Amino acid sequence: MSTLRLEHISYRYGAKTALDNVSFVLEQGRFCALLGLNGAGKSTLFSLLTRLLVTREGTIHVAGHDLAREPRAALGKIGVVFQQQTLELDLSVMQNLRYFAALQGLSGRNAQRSIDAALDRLGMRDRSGEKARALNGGHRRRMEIARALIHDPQVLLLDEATVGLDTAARQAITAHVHDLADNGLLVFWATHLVDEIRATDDVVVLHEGRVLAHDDAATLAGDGSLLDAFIRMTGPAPEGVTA
Ligand SMILES: Nc1ncnc2c1ncn2[C@@H]1O[C@H](COP(=O)(O)OP(=O)(O)OP(=O)(O)O)[C@@H](O)[C@H]1O
Repeated sequence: MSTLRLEHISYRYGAKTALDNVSFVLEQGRFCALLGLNGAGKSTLFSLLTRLLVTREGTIHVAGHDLAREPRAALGKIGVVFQQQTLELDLSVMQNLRYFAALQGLSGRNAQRSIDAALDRLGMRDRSGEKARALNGGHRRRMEIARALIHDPQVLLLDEATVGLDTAARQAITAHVHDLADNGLLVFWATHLVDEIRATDDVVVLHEGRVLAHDDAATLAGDGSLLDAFIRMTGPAPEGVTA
């Protein structure tokens, strides 16, 4: 069964069309990159998936639930890591996670089990007593990913999750998230950085609100690199886009 199905999604900010008839289907256990330059429509798409924005044009199904008709059921299947950091810096890792678990309606032993499992998946259990403020950028991000997994979602959305991290932290986060996909999660990863994508990953290329391509990275790259293929589709690479 498809985990995420978008059919004919369009969205406008006044006269500006941000998404134009976007359709694709993603399956569980996959790492899918939403690859697009600044302004491609990635954040708008994530806002629609999390119902921060609503559109009447098109439908979104999450694990079989129609997001417009069954929002609670559909959103319950999604974990989100936003571009901007959203931690309580003066709380410990564990306090942050317990607070979020409570917001999700989890408490007591169930909550603790879910929190411990999420921390283990991100290799963060031994840091759980530390204040979020004491963690470096990469560990804060890992903690946000652990938090997004507490309610056991089927889809993990990450919007430019490595922005501001150094190379080592970027590689560590990218590897962790690929592991999560290998273990059965659908990871949907918005990025403009081609080097975060592996040959076997799915790639949806979004440009000026339209899907230009959807295939695995190796097929899109063909005989060349994914960056070359991306540039051919979207025009010259701006600063910061690397192979
Ligand atoms: N509130 C808004 N009002 C008007 N236009 C907007 C608004 N938000 C986004 N846009 C426009 O919609 C288009 C898509 O923007 P969006 O932020 O979704 O792209 P993005 O791929 O996430 O880019 P970035 O990485 O820069 O956030 C852009 O042309 C942007 O200028």
